[in-house]
Amino acid sequence: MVTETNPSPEAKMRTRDVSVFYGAKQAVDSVSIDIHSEYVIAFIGPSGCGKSTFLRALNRMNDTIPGARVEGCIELDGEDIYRSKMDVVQLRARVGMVFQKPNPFPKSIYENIAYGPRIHGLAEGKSELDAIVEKSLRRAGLWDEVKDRLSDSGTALSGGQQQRLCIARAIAVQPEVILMDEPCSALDPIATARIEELIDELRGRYAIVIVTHSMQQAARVSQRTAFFHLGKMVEYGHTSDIFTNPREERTKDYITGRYG
Ligand SMILES: Nc1ncnc2c1ncn2[C@@H]1O[C@H](COP(=O)(O)OP(=O)(O)OP(=O)(O)O)[C@@H](O)[C@H]1O
Repeated sequence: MVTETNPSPEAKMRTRDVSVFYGAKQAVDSVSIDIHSEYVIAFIGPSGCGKSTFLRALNRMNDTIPGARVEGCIELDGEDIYRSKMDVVQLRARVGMVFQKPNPFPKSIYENIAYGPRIHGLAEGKSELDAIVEKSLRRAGLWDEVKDRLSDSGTALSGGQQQRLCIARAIAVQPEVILMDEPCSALDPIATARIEELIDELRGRYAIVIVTHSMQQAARVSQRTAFFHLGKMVEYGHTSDIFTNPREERTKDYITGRYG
C-alpha cells in the first residue's frame, strides 16, 4: 500500500500507474508518485526491485534499451513526457541525470560544461558561455579546484571531482529535475560526503531524486523516501517516518536489515 502520493498542483513531475517492461518481464508495477522541487526524494529497496528502471523512465532513458516499454502516465509540469511530439533531447535537459559511474566527455573541463548550453542555444556568445561555465562549476562546488585548468581533460580529475563535473554539466542546461542513480557508489567516503553536501545545497532549486543502496545516505540527504520491492512502490513518505516508524511490514524488514 502506498501511504502518500500527495497529489497537488505544484508537483513538478507526476507519475500515475507507471509500469515498465523489458520484453515480457515486468520490472516496475503501477508506480504513482508526485515529485516536488522543495525536497530530495530517495528511492531505496533491495537489488533488482526496479528503482533504476523507474528512475530512467522519468527522462525516457529507457528509450535507449531495446525491448523496454513504459505504460501509464508520466507528466512534467502537467505534460505527458511520452507523447509523440515530446522533444526527448529537450526533456533530458529539463530532467537531467547523473549516473553511478562519473562519465565526463573525453574533452576539456570547459567543454564538458559548455557543450550542452551551446547545443541548446543558451548563450549568445563566448562571454555568456564563460559565465554559464563558471556559474555551473561554482554551483557544483568545483570552481575553485578547476578554475586555473579549465582546458585540462575532464577525465583527468579525481572520481569525486568528475562526479561534481557531471553534476555541473547537468546544471548548465538549466534543469528542473535532477535524477541521480547511486551517484556515490564509485566514490570514497570523503568524495561521498562532498556530493551529499552538494545535494543539500542544490535542494529546493531543483527537484532531486536519488537512488541509493545506502540507507544512511537516504537518511542524510532526503526529506522523502520511497521504498520499492519487487517492482512496486510499497511505501512513500517523510524520510524520518520511513526510517523510524514505517507502516508496512516489508519496509520494516528492509530497514532493519532482514533482507536486501
Ligand atoms: N536492460 C535490461 N534488460 C532486461 N532486464 C533488465 C534490464 N535492466 C534491468 N533489468 C531487470 O529489471 C529488474 C529491475 O532492475 P533495476 O536495475 O531497475 O533494479 P534496481 O532496484 O535499480 O537494482 P540495483 O539496486 O541492483 O541497481 C531486474 O530484474 C533486472 O534484472
